[in-house]
Amino acid sequence: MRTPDGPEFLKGHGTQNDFVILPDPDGALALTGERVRALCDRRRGLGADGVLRVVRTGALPDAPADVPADVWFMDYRNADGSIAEMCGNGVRVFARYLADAGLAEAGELLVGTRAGVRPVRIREDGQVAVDMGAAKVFGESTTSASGRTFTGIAVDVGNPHLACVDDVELAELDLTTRPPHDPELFPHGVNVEFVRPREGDHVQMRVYERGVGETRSCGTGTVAAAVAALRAAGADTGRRVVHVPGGTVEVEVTPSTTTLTGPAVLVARGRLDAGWWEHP
Ligand SMILES: N[C@@H](CCC[C@H](N)C(=O)O)C(=O)O
Repeated sequence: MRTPDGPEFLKGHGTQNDFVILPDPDGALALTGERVRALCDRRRGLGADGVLRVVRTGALPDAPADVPADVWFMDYRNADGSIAEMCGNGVRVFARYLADAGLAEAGELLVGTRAGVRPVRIREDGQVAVDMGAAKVFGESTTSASGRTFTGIAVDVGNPHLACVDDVELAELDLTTRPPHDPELFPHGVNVEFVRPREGDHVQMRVYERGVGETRSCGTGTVAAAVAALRAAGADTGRRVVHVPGGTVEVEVTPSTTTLTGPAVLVARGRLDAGWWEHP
């Protein structure tokens, strides 16, 4: 017997990097890998690149010690069920949900993540700006796609990235399979960005995400891409407008931090079927 009174959900996206949002203030949901994979499956579930569970930090037994208990925590999962430290598009969508649900004042708010607390500002024009913290460059490495080798820099944006700046025609890259990486430099896997400089401060990017595959955008990836593009132009700081298949975001890099600004959209809300949730 199927009943529609399972957990509440919402669907949202940031530059078409899409998420299932699960409001779970008291941490009561058993969010297993199997349930995440089923939710994200585009045929047997709702379909998404990842899941954002909305939980009070104090209700999460393994919450990072540096996130205050009363801050809303973005418990992020990739579509394959794995946990990731941070999600730049997700954190904007998460903030949009908090404001929309009346759980936080629109304007300035804080979001807890496994990479630490992220200050977020919901602007009057609807764009959402996130202080993503300092992006740390920790090496250089190579990958390959479509039979070509690419060199890039390793960037820690809370989660790991390999950002490769190259003049390649991005539309011609085959990203249906995972680009290889150096497991010594990236022991927990990596998100790989292919970045092509365009006119002025514009760059174009495609990404293969750890735990997902190619997505239409990756917020942390755009920060890594901006850092790599600035370096390729001989600068450590500055601004880059990053065009991804799903839209456009803006990244500002200063000596002490990085800011990611872009859209955040809530698309739908409803309830999961209780029987499906039990046996997805
Ligand atoms: N799409 C996200 C990044 C999600 C996590 C990533 N796949 C990882 O495993 O590190 C973003 O917008 O940053």
